[in-house]
Amino acid sequence: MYNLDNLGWKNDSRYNEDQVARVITVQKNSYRVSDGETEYHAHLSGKFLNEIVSSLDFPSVGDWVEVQKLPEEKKAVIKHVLPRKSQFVRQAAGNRTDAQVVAANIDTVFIVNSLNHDLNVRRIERYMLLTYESGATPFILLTKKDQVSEAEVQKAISSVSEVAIGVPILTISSVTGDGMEELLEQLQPGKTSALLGSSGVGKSTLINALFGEKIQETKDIREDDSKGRHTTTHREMFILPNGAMLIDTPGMREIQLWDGETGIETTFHDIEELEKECKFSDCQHHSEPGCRVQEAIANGDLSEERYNSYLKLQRELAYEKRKQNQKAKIEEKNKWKKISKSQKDFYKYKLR
Ligand SMILES: Nc1nc2c(ncn2[C@@H]2O[C@H](COP(=O)(O)OP(=O)(O)OP(=O)(O)O)[C@@H](O)[C@H]2O)c(=O)[nH]1
Ligand SMILES: [Zn+2]
Repeated sequence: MYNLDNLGWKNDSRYNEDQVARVITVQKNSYRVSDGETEYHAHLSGKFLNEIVSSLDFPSVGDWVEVQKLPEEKKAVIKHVLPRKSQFVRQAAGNRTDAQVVAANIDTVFIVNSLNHDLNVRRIERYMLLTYESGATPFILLTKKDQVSEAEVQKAISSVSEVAIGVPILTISSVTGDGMEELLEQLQPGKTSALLGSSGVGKSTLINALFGEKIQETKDIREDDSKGRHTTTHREMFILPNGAMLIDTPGMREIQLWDGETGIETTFHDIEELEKECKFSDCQHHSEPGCRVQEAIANGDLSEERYNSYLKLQRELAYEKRKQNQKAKIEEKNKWKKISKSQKDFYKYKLR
C-alpha cells in the first residue's frame, strides 16, 4: 500500500508509482524515503553510484526517486533521481568547488527572521535571491511578535517591504499563536515548503507550534548536542496534520549563491530598471551625467545600502560562476576518463 499523493506527487505516466518514493532524510550515505504509507531505509544502487558525474546528482531531502522496494524489510534501493523542480545548493565543507543539493522540489520558501533586534533586511535580500535562484517562491515570516511593540512591528514591516517587493510578509508568534492561522492557510496539502533562516530565529519552535507538540528539538537542547552526541533524531521533512510538507534542514543555512541571473533580476528589479534608463548604455553608475542610479540615490528613491548590497551580491555571483565553470571542466574530464576506462576494461575482457 502506498499513497504518493500525500507527499505531493503529481500523476506522471512515465513512472511506475510502485517504484517512486520521496526522500525525507539524508544522513551521509543512508537515506530515508517514503511512499506516503511506509518509510524505508534506503541506499543507492551500484549502477546509480557508477553513473554519478557531479556531486549534485546525489539525492537530497525532497527529491523524488525511483526505487526498488523490499517491503518486508522496510528497505529500498534508490536507482535514479527524478528531475527537480527546484533545488537549493550549498558548497560542501572543505572543498570549495564541490557543491551539494540540500533540498529539492520546494514550492514555497519561508524566509524566517525575528522581529527583535536580529531583524536584518540585507539578509532577507540575500535569502530572497537564493530562493529565486532555486526556483521556489519566497514568503517572509517575521517571528517573535510577542517580544516587540506594535509600533516596532509596523516599522519592521515597512523596512522589509522596501526590499521584498511583491513578496508577502506575515508576522507571527509561536508563543501566543498570533498569526498562526494565516500561516496555516499558506501550508496547503501536497505542497512543500521550507524554512530558511539563521540560527535562533525560531524555526524549530515554529514547527512544534504548528504540530501542537514537541517534534523538533529547539535551540537549548541542540546546543548541548554539539558538545558530543550527534543529533540523530533531527528530522528534515515533516508532514503536517493537514497534509502540507515542511522542510527544515540544517543545510539550508549554509547555502550560497548559485548559478543564473534570474535571482538578481527578480530581487533587484527596481535597480535593473533604473540602470536601463541611464543616459549612456555602458554607464558604470559612478559619476556619469544622466545616471539614473545615482540620481535615485541622491533623491532618496534608492537607498545606498540596498545598492551596495546589489553590487556585493553581483560580485559574489560572478565569483561563483567562475568557480563553477572550472568545476564543469573537471567533471567533463572525469566523465571521459570513466568512459575510456570502461572501454579499456571491455577490451581487456575481450582479449582474455
Ligand atoms: N518570545 C518568543 N520566543 C521565541 C519564539 N520562537 C522562538 N523563540 C525562542 O527563540 C529561541 C530559538 O528558537 P529555535 O526554535 O530553537 O530557533 P531555530 O531557528 O530553530 O534555531 P536553529 O535550530 O539553531 O536553527 C528559543 O529560546 C525559543 O524559545 C516566539 O515566537 N516568541
Ligand atoms: Zn548609471
